[in-house]
Amino acid sequence: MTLATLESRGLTKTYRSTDPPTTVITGIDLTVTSGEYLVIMGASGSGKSTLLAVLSGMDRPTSGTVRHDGRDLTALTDEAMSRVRLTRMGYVFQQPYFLATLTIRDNVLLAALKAAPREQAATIARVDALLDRFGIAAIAERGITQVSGGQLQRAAICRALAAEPSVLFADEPTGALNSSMSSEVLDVLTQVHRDGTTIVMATHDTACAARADRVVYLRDGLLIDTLALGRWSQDAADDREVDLVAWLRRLDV
Ligand SMILES: Nc1ncnc2c1ncn2[C@@H]1O[C@H](COP(=O)(O)OP(=O)(O)OP(=O)(O)O)[C@@H](O)[C@H]1O
Repeated sequence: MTLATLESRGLTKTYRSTDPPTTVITGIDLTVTSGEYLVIMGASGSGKSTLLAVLSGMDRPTSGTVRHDGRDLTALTDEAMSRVRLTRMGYVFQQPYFLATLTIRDNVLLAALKAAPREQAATIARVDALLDRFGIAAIAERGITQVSGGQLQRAAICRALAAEPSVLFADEPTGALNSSMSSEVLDVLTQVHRDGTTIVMATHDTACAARADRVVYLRDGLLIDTLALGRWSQDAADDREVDLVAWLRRLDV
């Protein structure tokens, strides 16, 4: 049996701060299975970031439910939700939002130690292993202005993984990178996925989306279609991207 890590039913988000209120996502039913790599695509403003925020517990839906490992996130108190975010979810954004006064390593450690304050030695060992695995151990004692954008984003992925989350959420993780740094970061995410982490990512980038097991398309807040790509292999990279672009064309994107 394949385990559902995330399951949303009837997920709707309306921002009431606008006049009239803006309904951004409508009735989203989505199941993400354990170990899956899911990408959400859609035009700018279609609701990708909003969907990611609501699925990951960063924001609450106006209606509908999100279950994470069987637990209804929408029923949790704010405090319980923060704990789930800190210990069970990892986040990678377009910009890494690191503290300028700390080294790369200390930035990564900070979040991990907050998640598991009583397991200091194990956390430090895990963070050092992650920095090593993703090729940034040698620059880990540098400040954040002394490394490349690709290295910084790899550090952000280490930070997101340091508490061993069950799901890694990524919102345009390569959006601020040139193409060689972007493929560096995509290679890291592919390794993370192979290690067994579930990934849910929003992106415009077809090279990025071609790495996923499955791509869903959001139009005006509605999930309108799904493309199953299966497991990534470098040999099939070009064919996968061709299939993806053909699918997007059929959707009239
Ligand atoms: N806090 C908010 N209050 C009101 N409207 C909002 C708020 N946040 C987002 N929106 C609106 O919701 C819609 C969807 O935004 P969202 O950022 O989810 O889209 P997106 O698909 O991620 O866009 P992009 O690809 O440009 O990042 C947009 O029209 C946006 O203006």
